[in-house]
Amino acid sequence: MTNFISVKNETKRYGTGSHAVTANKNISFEIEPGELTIILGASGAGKSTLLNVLGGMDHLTSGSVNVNGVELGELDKRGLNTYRRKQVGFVFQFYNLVQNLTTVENVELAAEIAPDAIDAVQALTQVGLKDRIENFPAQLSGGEQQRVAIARAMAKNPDLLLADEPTGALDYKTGKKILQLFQDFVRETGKNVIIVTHNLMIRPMADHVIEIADGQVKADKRNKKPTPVAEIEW
Ligand SMILES: Nc1ncnc2c1ncn2[C@@H]1O[C@H](COP(=O)(O)OP(=O)(O)OP(=O)(O)O)[C@@H](O)[C@H]1O
Repeated sequence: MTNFISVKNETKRYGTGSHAVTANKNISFEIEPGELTIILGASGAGKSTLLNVLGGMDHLTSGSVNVNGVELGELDKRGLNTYRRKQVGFVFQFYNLVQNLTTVENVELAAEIAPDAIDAVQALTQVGLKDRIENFPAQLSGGEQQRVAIARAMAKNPDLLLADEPTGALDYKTGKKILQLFQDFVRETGKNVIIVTHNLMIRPMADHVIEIADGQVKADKRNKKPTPVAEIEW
């Protein structure tokens, strides 16, 4: 099978000289189409850096990162913008919704910049928020706001959905529902989701688990039989 993502000796350094920090060092792995991947690691391990490089939010320093045929290291700022716009959806720990736009407007705003976007109301229906489309973010619970953020990412109909600690601000039960949405998305669309987390306990839900320590890949394993989120306890 052709790999959807191929990372070879990816290195990301911030700053120069004695102040330089090497956040990713010679990272290599491959991700197949339709995989739900979890990137695990302690605080400061370099997970967010890796996610930002994969999502085209940051330039790699050296090595190669190929996503669905696009060689990210060869793109300039403008090329990365286009890549991000067309191919990537993001979900962050603190939702990052626009406070003075309604739920449906938040989703429409993201969908507008994507060429194959799906309808905003349809995306919100998929995450169980059809009744809340005219509400503002401040009128929703944390879990509901994260659902809006997921609908916003899904509405772009991206090849790659990236989530950085998506359950970090949520209680256990709500977090589980959010993770279920990602697992459903992968199963239903055959697209790729990458979740960055330090929560080791959610490892069984993934098709693919990559552990990062001190900026390097420490382990790279696939689960033959991923566990449905509903059956995972932590
Ligand atoms: N923009 C930046 N400028 C300088 N150093 C940075 C920058 N971003 C990250 N770093 C450094 O790179 C290293 C890896 O950070 P990163 O945020 O990728 O780790 P992480 O595994 O996501 O951690 P956490 O779980 O705490 O978010 C850290 O030492 C961090 O201080």
